[in-house]
Amino acid sequence: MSADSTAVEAQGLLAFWHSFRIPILVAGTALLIVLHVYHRFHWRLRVPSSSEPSLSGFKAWPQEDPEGKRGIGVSSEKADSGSPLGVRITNKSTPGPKRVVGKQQWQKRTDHEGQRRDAASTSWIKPLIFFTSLTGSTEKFARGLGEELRSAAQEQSKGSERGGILPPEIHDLSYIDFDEYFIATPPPPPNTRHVYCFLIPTYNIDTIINTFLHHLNETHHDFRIDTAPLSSLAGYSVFGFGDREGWPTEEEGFCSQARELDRWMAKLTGRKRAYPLGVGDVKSDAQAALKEWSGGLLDILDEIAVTGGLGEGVVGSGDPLETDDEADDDGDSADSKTNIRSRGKKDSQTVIDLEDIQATLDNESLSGRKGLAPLPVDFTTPGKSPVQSMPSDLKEMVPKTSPTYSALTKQGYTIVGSHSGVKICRWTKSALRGRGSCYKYSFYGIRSHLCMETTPSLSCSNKCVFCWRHGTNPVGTTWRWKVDPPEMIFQGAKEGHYKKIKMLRGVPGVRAERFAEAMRIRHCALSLVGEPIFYPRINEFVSLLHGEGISSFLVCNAQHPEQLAALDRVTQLYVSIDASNRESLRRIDRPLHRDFWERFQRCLDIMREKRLIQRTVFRLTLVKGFNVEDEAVGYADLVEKALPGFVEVKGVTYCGTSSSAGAGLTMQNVPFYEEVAAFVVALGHELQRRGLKYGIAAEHAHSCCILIASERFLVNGRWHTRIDYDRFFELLEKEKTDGIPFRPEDYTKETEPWALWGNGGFDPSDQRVYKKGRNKAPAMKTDTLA
Ligand SMILES: Cc1cc2nc3c(=O)[nH]c(=O)nc-3n(C[C@H](O)[C@H](O)[C@H](O)COP(=O)(O)O)c2cc1C
Ligand code: SF4
Repeated sequence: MSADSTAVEAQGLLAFWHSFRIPILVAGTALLIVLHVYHRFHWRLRVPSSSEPSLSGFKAWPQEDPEGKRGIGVSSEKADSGSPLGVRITNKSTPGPKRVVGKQQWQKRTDHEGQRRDAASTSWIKPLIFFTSLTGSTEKFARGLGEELRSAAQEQSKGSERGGILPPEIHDLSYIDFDEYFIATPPPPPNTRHVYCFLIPTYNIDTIINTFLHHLNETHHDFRIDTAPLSSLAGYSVFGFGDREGWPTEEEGFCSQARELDRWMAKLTGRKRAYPLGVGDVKSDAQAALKEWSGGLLDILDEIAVTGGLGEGVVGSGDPLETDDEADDDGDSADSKTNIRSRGKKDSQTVIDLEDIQATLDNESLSGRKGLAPLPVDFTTPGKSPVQSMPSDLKEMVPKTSPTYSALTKQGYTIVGSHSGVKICRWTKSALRGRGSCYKYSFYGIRSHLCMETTPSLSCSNKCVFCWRHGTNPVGTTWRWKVDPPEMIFQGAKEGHYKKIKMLRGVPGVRAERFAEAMRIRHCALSLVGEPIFYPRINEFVSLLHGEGISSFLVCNAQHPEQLAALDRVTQLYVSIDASNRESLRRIDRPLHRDFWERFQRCLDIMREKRLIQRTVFRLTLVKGFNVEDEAVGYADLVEKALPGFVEVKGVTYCGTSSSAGAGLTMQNVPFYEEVAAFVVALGHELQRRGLKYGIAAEHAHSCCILIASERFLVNGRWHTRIDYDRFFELLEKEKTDGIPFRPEDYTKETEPWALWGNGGFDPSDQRVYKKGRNKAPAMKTDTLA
């Protein structure tokens, strides 16, 4: 092709473009718009399948939630009872969020995982009817209720194999062992839960009902037992009989014991009141009222069988939202709160300890004592006689009219004078029944039914997270209250103790000979609550104990070095060692003293000096997550510093109070015995590594407690951790009269073989009572020291 012909073609094309360029441009633009629109529309319509990877990296929207847990799905007209929310979810696949339509149905309880699990698997309800009757009318009603429930059970068993009500059991409270039903619940048959039904008359005289209520009270307040040990029940309900002729109103005592029972059961079950308390006047409406109550109860039993729970938010459901006064009954409102409120603080919710208003009081005192607050007495200053320097118009620490007084008495304390307390310990009752003493029997030979637990000072300078005093005690760093004479405290404590022992005589299983022995106190544990050496006349008090041949175990919190140094000889002296370092101690003990760590260290120095004249003990309370992990080395440092005769290591007991919960303490913080044992072994190895002569001597697996002892108490290869009490008093007398001092090694006794490390620590002459369904295998030691 020539150059001329190419030029002609180009000219032709150019002429064509000039002639048709506008239609070409319009058509091209239109085509582009069509393509763009098509593209966008196509993507909108496209729904990726679940298996197809999406470009954006998100997974495709699920078509169906197999567990029905997510609130997604297409609406349907009919609710599906298989779904927890009563929601039916169809298979229709639709892009975008699904809508939920359906009505809320009876829900399975969701507040506790355990309960939800129970609900899923439980379909049978077994009612246990408890009654007591003196003149026979309540028994008649109880049998009638039994018949009613039995026929309901029969009726149901015709139609259903999936669950329902089982025939009831009837128990007369006068003939059963309370421990079997009211410390823990008896194990139910498979897929079954118990409901406790009570028919209870009221008597204003001493009957088995008093013993029963006292038992519930004790169980609830015992720091060794969960505060709600009956929470595995599906529910409970109480019906009371009374006589309106003699006791016309509630205030005048109509059905008062049924009311009290209802309150205790609410606490012990974690508020599982299945149906509200019913009451009937035996001379008028009892029959009709009972019929109405049993009808309602039957409905609820049905519902529990179907839904597995009591339902949420309904009256009497036992839901935590229920607004009765049971929480307050625990006395969680310390008097310090009341004091603050009465002092006109704006924020009534603020909890401020007495200590925190110390500055205010001090100022007022200095400026003419305007507020009439008592002068704080610094009895910590050595050389001063605190008693003499105290003003005479001081206030009482726990006046009878104070909320603290009623809170403590409700918890079972007998308040002695204005600042002391005494309480019967659970082990005392256990020993009276021949069911075993506390760990102090295994380690030191203290028989629990001969032991009085008391304190001459309900006040303390710490707010330990695991304290079981329910936040009811006054706290402070200085004594600024009226001081009761030691003779009066001693007398009052003994009277209170003996009175409580006497109340136990009707308890099933109490051994006559032990009951007689218990009427002579042989030991005193100055450890109840508060800080015994806070009491300015503690030495006189201890000397009164010794004067009557009562041995003294005194536990202090290592915060009052001067008082500790000034303390006369006791049979065994303890310091609580709740942590191995400053930060842990601050977190656990929540001390009020700013120089708590320095005070703590000084107390250890004093313990080191005292170890040569008396038995000294470190008491370690292990709280998982607070003071266990990696702290064995730290504890070994403390042992090395004070060289105590003994180190008692104990797992914390969860008391379930709001104060412990507020400190972040839960059941998860309670170590298993194996964990305590592993810690003890680690600590023992660390002590040996440092050349300190200690060994693991004894154990009381029953209460999760193990004893490390100095080899000063290892005689001819045998542990001598027990105390020869007769010898102690002999030596004490000699010391007093002739001035001959003695050493801890002078009053020891050989440890019983059953108490030695590895043997469990339960006295074979006592009767070991296992709760039904609990593991009977003795706890195994995990290791031994070489
Ligand atoms: C000595 C005595 C004291 C009583 N005290 C009260 C009372 O404080 N409050 C009350 O509501 N009923 C009281 N009652 C009435 C009984 O609770 C009532 O009669 C009941 O139904 C007795 O039941 P029982 O016979 O099955 O044991 C008392 C009855 C007696 C005999
Ligand atoms: S030593 Fe303590 S636990 Fe043991 S019986 Fe005495 S008060 Fe109770």
